[in-house]
Amino acid sequence: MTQDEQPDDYKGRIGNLIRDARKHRGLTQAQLAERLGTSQSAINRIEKGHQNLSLEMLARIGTALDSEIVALGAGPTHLRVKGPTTLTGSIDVKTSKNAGVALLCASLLNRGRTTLRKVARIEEVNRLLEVLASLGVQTRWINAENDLEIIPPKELDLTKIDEEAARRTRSVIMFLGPLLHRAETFDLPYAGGCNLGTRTVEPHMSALRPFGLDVKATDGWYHAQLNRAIEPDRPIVLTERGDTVTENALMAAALHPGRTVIRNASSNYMVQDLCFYLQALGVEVEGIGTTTLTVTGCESIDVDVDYSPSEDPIEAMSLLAAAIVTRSEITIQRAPIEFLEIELAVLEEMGFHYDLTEEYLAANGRTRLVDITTHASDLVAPRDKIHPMPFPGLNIDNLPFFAVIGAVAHGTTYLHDWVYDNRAIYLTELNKLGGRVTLLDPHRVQIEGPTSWTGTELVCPPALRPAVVVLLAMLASKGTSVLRSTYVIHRGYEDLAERLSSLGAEIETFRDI
Ligand SMILES: CC(=O)N[C@H]1[C@@H](OP(=O)(O)OP(=O)(O)OC[C@H]2O[C@@H](n3ccc(=O)[nH]c3=O)[C@H](O)[C@@H]2O)O[C@H](CO)[C@@H](O)[C@@H]1O
Ligand SMILES: C=C(OP(=O)(O)O)C(=O)O
Repeated sequence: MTQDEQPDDYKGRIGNLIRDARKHRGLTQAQLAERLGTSQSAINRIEKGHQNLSLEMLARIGTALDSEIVALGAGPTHLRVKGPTTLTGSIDVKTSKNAGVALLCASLLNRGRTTLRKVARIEEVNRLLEVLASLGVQTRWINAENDLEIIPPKELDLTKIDEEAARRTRSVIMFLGPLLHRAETFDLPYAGGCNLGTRTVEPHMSALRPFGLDVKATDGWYHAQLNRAIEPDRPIVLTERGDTVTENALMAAALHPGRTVIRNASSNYMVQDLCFYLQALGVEVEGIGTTTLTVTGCESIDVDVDYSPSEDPIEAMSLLAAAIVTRSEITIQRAPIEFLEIELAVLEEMGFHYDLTEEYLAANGRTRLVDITTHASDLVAPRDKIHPMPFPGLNIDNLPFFAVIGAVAHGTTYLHDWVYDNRAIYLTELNKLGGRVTLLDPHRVQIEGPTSWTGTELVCPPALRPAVVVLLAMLASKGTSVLRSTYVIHRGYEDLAERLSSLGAEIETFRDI
């Protein structure tokens, strides 16, 4: 409670937070009431701020909604944003979350020491480090540059897996590929992560079955069983061109002596980084950047290897969106241009002005980078709907940024998020800041622009990109905004608030009490 706030206002704010958290979980008042053993009218009173709440009741509501409504000390962090802001200066794009997590999983293929350079220091990586530590893997940040050393033990202790950490990420599913070379049977907890609706695991199972892996899913666990007599005897055709499924197939193939052909493979940025790392381990990989990968695996891998994952195209897109929404001139350094070309082409059609430097190579010696300088531009809505596709399409994770960009453009923008059942809905949070976003169905969004943004207080949507989209709109909003419970942003971005502040944004991080 701030000093000049009346006690009743405070009840109203808590009521709003509870209502927002309930809606994020997709629950009706009656469903929440049932979880708490109370009546729907009591929930209605609570949400309207007409009810005194005990701390115990608040804690129970928090548990029922899987959201910390109030917390002491080490509770969730929140952001206070003062806007509108104009950003200036230069910022470096960090290495990608998705390569980071793939490489951490892939390090299990190597019995020697893996050193990964400039790894993004984000919560998703932290969770995987906890899981690795629980298996007996030694990991340590070796310097202030975020270089990370990984030394696996002779034998992994798969019975001691840190279940809580594992359940907080989806990336743990990428342990299947490397672990099938380490054990005859093992169990992994169901993968978690952002709340984006159901995400399939079947393509992973069918990609790994040719390596003798059989997985039964019961009681929240995948029970894996290996039959070493089974080996791939023909090309593995992925049923979906997914990124992590391609990575699982690659990791399984890396320790399968002989040639494995993977068709309908993703050629996306994190897959390319994984291929470059496998090559550094001595695995032969042909077809990098295409949808057919041919892998000649090794009997065993025991090398000390040093690899530098490349820069994150999704972070680069986030920074582009930050500049566009705030009408700022900034330079985004180290942007992986190959994975941003379609996004920039669409933005150019919308009237966005920018300059690019000559290309230069990332530290991995393979990925092409540029610096992008943005200019304040008057945008118009794109003529056609924006529709992501597996690479080389417009990146699936970049789609949400077009919601906030569409909101500042003149006209009507349509987005089609065919991939996730439960992501587009969070874009309607922009309406609380003055946006005019309509959910046409769970996958299609209509956005009217331009928008006159006004600051407000809201809880982070439980999905990484929509949460950042809301934060970016707050930078452009008049007055003070509060974004609560920002763990989901830290899952995928290192020090985003601090780095935006270094460009002139007024963002303060705080905790309750
Ligand atoms: C750690 C990591 O690298 N995560 C990325 C990876 O997750 P990941 O590889 O885990 O993505 P999923 O396998 O969950 O795919 C996302 C959704 O798209 C569907 N699907 C995917 C491919 C396809 O050809 N057809 C199809 O229908 C899947 O059924 C699923 O519902 O890819 C996603 C889609 O690019 C990105 O959002 C994630 O950031
Ligand atoms: C959906 C995303 O990632 P993950 O696969 O880690 O949930 C994302 O990065 O936007």
